[in-house]
Amino acid sequence: MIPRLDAAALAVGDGPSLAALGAAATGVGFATVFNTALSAERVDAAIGTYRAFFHLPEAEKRVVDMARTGSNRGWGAAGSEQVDPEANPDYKQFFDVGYQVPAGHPLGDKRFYAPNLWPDDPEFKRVISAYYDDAVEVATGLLSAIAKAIGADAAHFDGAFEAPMALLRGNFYPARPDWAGAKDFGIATHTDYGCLTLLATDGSPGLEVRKRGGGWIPVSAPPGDFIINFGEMLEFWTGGRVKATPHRVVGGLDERISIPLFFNPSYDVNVAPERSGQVMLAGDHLSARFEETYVHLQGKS
Ligand SMILES: O=C(O)CCC(=O)C(=O)O
Ligand SMILES: [Fe+2]
Repeated sequence: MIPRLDAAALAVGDGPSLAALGAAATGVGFATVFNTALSAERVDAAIGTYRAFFHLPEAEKRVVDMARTGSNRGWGAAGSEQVDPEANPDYKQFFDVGYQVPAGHPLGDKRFYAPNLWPDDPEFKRVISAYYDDAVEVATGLLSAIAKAIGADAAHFDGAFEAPMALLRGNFYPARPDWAGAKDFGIATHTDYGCLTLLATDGSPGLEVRKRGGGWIPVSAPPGDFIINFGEMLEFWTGGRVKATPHRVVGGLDERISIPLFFNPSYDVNVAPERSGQVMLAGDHLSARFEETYVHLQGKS
C-alpha cells in the first residue's frame, strides 16, 4: 500500500517508478524512497549528532532555545509545539535549522530566513549543515519527479524554490512519559504545511499514517531509506490532486529520533492552483501555520 521507490530510477524518468510515485502522491500520500545521494552512514551521523545534543542537560539546550527569539531556529523544548488544537502540546523536543539567504537579500528580513542558532559543538554545525544541503538537493529532485508523475507542468515549479523555506528538524521522542494520557502524543495528528517532507528515522517504529477509511498504518524505514509525504501547500497548488495525509507519533517504550526536511517554496511564491485566479503566498500560509502551532509564536504575527 505504501510503495518503496528507487530515487535513481525516478531521477531518470523510469516509467513504472514514476507511475508508482504518482499513485502514492494522489492516493495514500506517503511513500518510501531509497538510493538517494544521502547514504545510510550520513543519516546515521546526523542521528548520532542530534542524539548527543538532546541528551545534554536542559541548561545547555536552553542556550539555543527558540522560545527566546521571534523565530523558529534552535531548540524547541517539550511542550513548545501544539500541532493539534484538540490535543495537548507535543511531548517531543526538536531542533530547527533553516535556509540562509545571502546578506542583503530582499527576503532577508523574513522570519523564514532568520539566522540559525548552533550549539557550542562545531561538529553539530558541520554535520547538520552538510546534511541540510544534500537533503535540499534530494527533495528538489523528488519534487520534480512528482511534477512529472502527476503530469503537472514542470514550469509550474520552476523558479519557485530559489530561496526555499526549507526547514530541517531533528525530532527527539523520549520514551512515552508515564503521565501521558489520551491527549498526549510525541506528535499529535497533523498534516505537514509545505510541499514535500523528506523524513529519515533511526529505524524504530512510531509513525502512523491515517487511512482514508479510518484506522492507522504504521510506517517505518531504516536509515538510508526515507519516508516521503506531501503537505498542505502541494495539495492546494495541485488543486487537491496530491494528498496531504494526516499522521502522528503516539510514542512507545524506547526513545526515537527522526529527521524531517520540510521542503517549501520561496516566501513570495503563489501556491494557488494554476488559472484559479486565487492568491496564496507560500510565506503567508507558513506564517499562519507557525503562529498556530509554535507555542512561543501563538498570537504573534
Ligand atoms: O517522527 C516522525 O516519524 C514524524 C514526524 C512528523 O510528522 C513531523 O515532524 O512533522
Ligand atoms: Fe509531520
